Amino acid sequence: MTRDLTIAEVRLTPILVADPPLLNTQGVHQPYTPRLIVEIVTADGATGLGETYGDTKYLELARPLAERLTGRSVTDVNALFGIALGVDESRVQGEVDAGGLRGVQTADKLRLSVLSAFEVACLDAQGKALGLPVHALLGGKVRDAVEYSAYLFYKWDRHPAGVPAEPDEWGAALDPAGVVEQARRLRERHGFGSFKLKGGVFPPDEEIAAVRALAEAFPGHPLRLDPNGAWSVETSLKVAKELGDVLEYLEDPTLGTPAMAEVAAGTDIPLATNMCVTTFGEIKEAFTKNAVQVVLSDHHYWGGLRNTRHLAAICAAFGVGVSMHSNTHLGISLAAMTQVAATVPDLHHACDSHYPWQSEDVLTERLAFEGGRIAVSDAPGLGVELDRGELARLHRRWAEDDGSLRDRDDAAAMRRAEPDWHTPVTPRW
Ligand SMILES: O=C([O-])[C@@H](O)[C@@H](O)[C@H](O)[C@@H](O)C(=O)[O-]
Ligand SMILES: [Mg+2]
Repeated sequence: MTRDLTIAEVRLTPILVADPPLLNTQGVHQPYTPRLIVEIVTADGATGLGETYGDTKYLELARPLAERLTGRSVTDVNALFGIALGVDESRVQGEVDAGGLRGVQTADKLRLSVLSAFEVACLDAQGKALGLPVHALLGGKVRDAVEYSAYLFYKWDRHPAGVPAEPDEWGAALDPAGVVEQARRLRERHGFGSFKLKGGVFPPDEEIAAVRALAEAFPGHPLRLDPNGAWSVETSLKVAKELGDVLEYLEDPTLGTPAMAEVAAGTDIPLATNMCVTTFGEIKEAFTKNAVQVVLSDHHYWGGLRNTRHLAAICAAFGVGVSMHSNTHLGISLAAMTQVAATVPDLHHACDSHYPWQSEDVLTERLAFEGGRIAVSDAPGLGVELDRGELARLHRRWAEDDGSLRDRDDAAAMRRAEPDWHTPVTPRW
């Protein structure tokens, strides 16, 4: 039967998702974080799902793109790059994400982050219409399961007093013992074999002690530390020296390609990044200066699953490793990450995922880690189904918000506990 793959309708649903009080160098996660769910419906009823950042700037770009897509085919994925509008560059010039630590904001990165959700939704709809998994549309899987690492965070046991929030079951983790306990529970529950600690929160010596404690508790397991560029070159080199025997890689110890290159020249520990190489334009300088040894792709801001494969091919040509970055996300994005990761031959590091921290989802069935891995679905499309009741509930939360949570801002969230808090100037240490 010939299918009519014309896009008849595009639905955009902004939602607010519960998030625990996870700490990073900018502040703390808000109790609820914005995400955008994209649904594309074809003329004969195939539906495709996509997910991306849900802050106002993203919504403003998503709405006109949704209108422009209607009437085109879901196979017309290349055209997305031509029809997606951008924001005025002056609105984002030099700005740093207030909650995201994804490198410098640019108009193009915003545009690609929005477009990626539509690309994923088109691929999901195509897959459903053709009876093929998304990985088959990308050339086929080269593995049956994708490995993820445990993403450890320093955290409070609850959000600040007076801030409405969902309770969380994880308790506080503010010292080496707390970090090890959190790692143990994540491993018990999901089987993770490698551990990444989000750093840049406490002075480096405390974070070195936490990584040492992890190395002792989990001998031989790959460990990573990521202070999101909070350290100077000198501090980065000191930490690299102290942890040289236990780290798989050090992630974004310092900000900017020139500083990363200086650190890379002074240590044998590979440097990974999701901050200094976040666009195709940043690759040349970073690779020719040997500033990074592993690029952590994020299909949202790289512009989708096919661009992630282009990035992986460039990395392979330069002998640079590739793996995956994660920010707060739900199951649609995890399914998309897993589908594309399944097709990348040179994926030698476990990917990051915030998913274990999300107690809410918009899927009828949560994705499950087994032995730290997500099985690659062979069902049509992404292999996930939308829970309309949950989508409506999380959208109601967004609609009823007075606007204060609709744009993620970790420094503002921190001010609820420490009124004088400002995003620290970098290098912080
Ligand atoms: O959500 C966080 O606190 C993370 O720090 C996130 O914002 C980063 O983008 C990310 O996880 C990273 O690896 O840098
Ligand atoms: Mg990072």
